[in-house]
Order: sequence, then C-alpha cells, then structure tokens
Amino acid sequence: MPAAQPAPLTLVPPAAEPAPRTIVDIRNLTLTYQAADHPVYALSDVSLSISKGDFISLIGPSGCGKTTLMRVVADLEQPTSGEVTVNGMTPEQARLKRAYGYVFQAPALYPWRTVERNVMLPLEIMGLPKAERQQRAREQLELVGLAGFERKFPWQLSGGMQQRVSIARALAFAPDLLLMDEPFGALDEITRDHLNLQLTRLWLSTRKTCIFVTHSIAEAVFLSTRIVVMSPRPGRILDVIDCDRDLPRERTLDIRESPEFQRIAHRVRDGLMEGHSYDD
Ligand SMILES: Nc1ncnc2c1ncn2[C@@H]1O[C@H](COP(=O)(O)OP(=O)(O)OP(=O)(O)O)[C@@H](O)[C@H]1O
Repeated sequence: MPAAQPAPLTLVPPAAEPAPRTIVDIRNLTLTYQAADHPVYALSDVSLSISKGDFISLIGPSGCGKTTLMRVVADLEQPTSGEVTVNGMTPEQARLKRAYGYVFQAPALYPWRTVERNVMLPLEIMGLPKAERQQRAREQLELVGLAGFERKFPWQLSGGMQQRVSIARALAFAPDLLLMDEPFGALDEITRDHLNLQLTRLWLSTRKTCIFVTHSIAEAVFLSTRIVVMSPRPGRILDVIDCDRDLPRERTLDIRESPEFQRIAHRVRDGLMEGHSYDD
C-alpha cells in the first residue's frame, strides 16, 4: 500500500483587518445662525468621518464653530446644509436612542443631590429601576476614580473631581459616543494633567469614540488619535493630523518631551497660525 501523501499546503491569505466602523459621518456641513440683525456664518463645508474608537480633538480659535459642530452631532443645532449621521442614524434618532453622552465645560451638577444621585439622574429619567441605577452609577464612579465619594455633595469636591462626576454621568447610560466640550478648560494645569492621564486610561479601557474640544495644543496631542485643526469663523477644517502613527496608544505625561510629540504640536501650531487672521 503506498504511503499516505501529506496533504498539500495551501496558503491561506491573512484575514483582512475589518474596516473600522464609522460612528460619525459629516458631509459638507454648513451652518449659518440667524442673529437678530445679521447672519453669523459659523461653519463652512465641513466634512469629517470618525471611526469607532477614535479620539478626535477639535482645536481652533475662539468662535470658529467647535461647539457648534458638536451641537450638530448632538442634534442641538440644525445644519443649514450638508449631512450628518451618528451610528448610521440621523442626529435626532441618535439622540432619542441616547447614542451619546455630553460633557460640558462646567460640570453642571445639582448641588442638592449627592454625587451618586447626580450620576443616577439620566437613568432616573430613562425609568430604570433603582437597584440598576445605583449599580450603574457606582460602576461609572469607580471608572473615573471616585469610588467612596458616592454620598458626598458636589460642593464637597474639587473642580477636577466634579468634572469626573460629570464624565461618569455622561457614561452612565453606556453611550457609544462621548462628546466633551472643553471639560478641563477651567482647571489648573496640574489638575488638568492628572485628568488627561485619567481620561486616556478611561478611553483605553472603554474604547468609546470621543470628540473633544480644546484650546490646548498639548492636551490635544496627548489625548487624540486624530486632531482636527479649524480655521477662524466660518470654521473650516484646515488639517487633520494622525497622532497614532507616531505616538503609542498608551501614553504617559513624559511623552510630551518626545520629538514625535513636539513635531505634532508644531504642526498643530502651524495650522492654527496659518489660518489665523490678526485683523480680528
Ligand atoms: N445661537 C447663536 N446665534 C447666533 N450666533 C451664534 C449662536 N451660537 C453661536 N454663535 C456664534 O457662532 C460662532 C461659533 O460659535 P461656537 O460657540 O461654535 O464657537 P467655538 O469655536 O466653540 O468658540 P469657543 O472656543 O470660544 O468656545 C461664534 O461667533 C458665536 O458667537
């Protein structure tokens, strides 16, 4: 009987990486506010695609439309023209499905509610049973490093801790997308460094898609997978910088001294200066 032949080797091509899922798709977005006596051209022809797990920072001069852009994604403003989808839905559908959490510049916590009850509030509005509300609130508070502070009132916490409570509140109903509008803008630099570090760890562990507005170049480079540099009003996109290509995903504060970090920071600064009108 002839010896069994070994099965011929077939080369299986490596499985292609699945294309990242688009969470936010913005096409040719223009927004003009109708102020009392004149139109305000806030955004002009903005197109941007944000994939699942991206951490996008929007940076640009004051009044260039960063908040407006986030508010359109959150269905708090209507575009004058252009298309926006969130998780494949219109912003309105996404809002109704609670597809995003919103963190504002000021923590906006209710002073008469404990920390835990502040985080539970959106869950209360959703009608979740108390035990589930409490469990979810505790999980989120632990995630932002505030386990043990559940029974405190907001006024008993520092500004940085209050902002962490508002992040926990935004995360409480497990949104796919986290919108953060200059959440650390009002904090001192050391606290801000600390929160940047915490936020980057939180992002690594949850892989939420984040859109983050900031005026700080260092903060944008430290946190982001991509930085979107905007022009003065009407806001247009001047540059989109891929930070992930040159910086590791896990970042510690000392990365800010690295030549790669400095190079990206320079490019952001160049973009901001190029687009800036000093006549304003
Ligand atoms: N409801 C509104 N009616 C009229 N103009 C508005 C309205 N909301 C915002 N604006 C104007 O639109 C422009 C863009 O505002 P927006 O708040 O989006 O800018 P921004 O880049 O977030 O500014 P900042 O960095 O100062 O927070 C500004 O000139 C602002 O004054």
